[in-house]
Amino acid sequence: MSEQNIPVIDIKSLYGMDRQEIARTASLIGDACRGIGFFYIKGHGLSLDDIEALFATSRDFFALAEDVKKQVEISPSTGNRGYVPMRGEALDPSKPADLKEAFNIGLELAADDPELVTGARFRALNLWPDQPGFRETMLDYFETALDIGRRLHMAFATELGLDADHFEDKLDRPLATLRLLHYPPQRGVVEDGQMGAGAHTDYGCVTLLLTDEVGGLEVRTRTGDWIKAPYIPGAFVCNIGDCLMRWTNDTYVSTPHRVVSPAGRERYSIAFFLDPNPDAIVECLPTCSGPGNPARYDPIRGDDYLESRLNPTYKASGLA
Ligand SMILES: O=C(O)CCC(=O)C(=O)O
Ligand SMILES: [Fe+2]
Repeated sequence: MSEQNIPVIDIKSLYGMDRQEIARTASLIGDACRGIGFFYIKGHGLSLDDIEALFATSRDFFALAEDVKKQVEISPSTGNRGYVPMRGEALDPSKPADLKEAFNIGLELAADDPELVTGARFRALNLWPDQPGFRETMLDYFETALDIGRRLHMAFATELGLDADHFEDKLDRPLATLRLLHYPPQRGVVEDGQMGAGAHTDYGCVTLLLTDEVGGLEVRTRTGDWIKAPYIPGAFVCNIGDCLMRWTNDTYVSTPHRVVSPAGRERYSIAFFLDPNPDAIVECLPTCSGPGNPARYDPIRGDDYLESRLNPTYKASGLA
């Protein structure tokens, strides 16, 4: 398969029991993960109507007055949850801040959750704006996206020669983030090098992304060319993040990507970043090393890894 193309993979076999079909899908996914690090998925069960309802919820949220959104603003104590105002982060810290605003939720926790009570890192209550139906829509989608992410990990494990359920107990209380993104139309002076989202790799294991029809996502191939990742109605764009690249001893590739700010057009996207459980040990998988291919990285806990990656992103703003 050419590394220059982002394949479209139907994952419906991952919802069934046919081992041969599952292995076939897993192999297509594995090829993409070892090659360009990006793939589209369809056959995931989320309908176009479901997706449109999500985007409607997102548009309504970002249309709220700035002071209303700031009532749920992210801060160092909100566990990477809440509203990130315009220019609140720079995904490429060497460039001017990103022209976007965002809203994050994480795993929904009960007020008496032991990790919450003991102040574990990245554990906090989700913040909810005063918007009818918002909480239900977001939590519902969080569950759906997590389910898809776990099925993808079943495919990864199968393709890597591990037990299909290898990642299951490492993803049952994950450091996952569901993030609504809004890129406003560019107006006035845009600083040199400023993007909707600067070039970066994602930090977690896998990212599931829904975009609108505006376009703007670009992916850097191994040969250094930037190619467009076009909008495909109803499909997710998925990509491997740095944590899974490390876990697989660089067998799977986390590929740089960016969002070019749309000229004169508003853009919305919805990302689900799946990071492992905080106490999952990310260490070279047993099938990913061998003679001549030793483990390249020290073992690290999931939460330590995420922390090491999130800090520089927000540094400029002091938001989290
Ligand atoms: O908005 C997009 O299309 C992609 C955003 C992205 O890559 C990210 O937030 O990590
Ligand atoms: Fe990204």
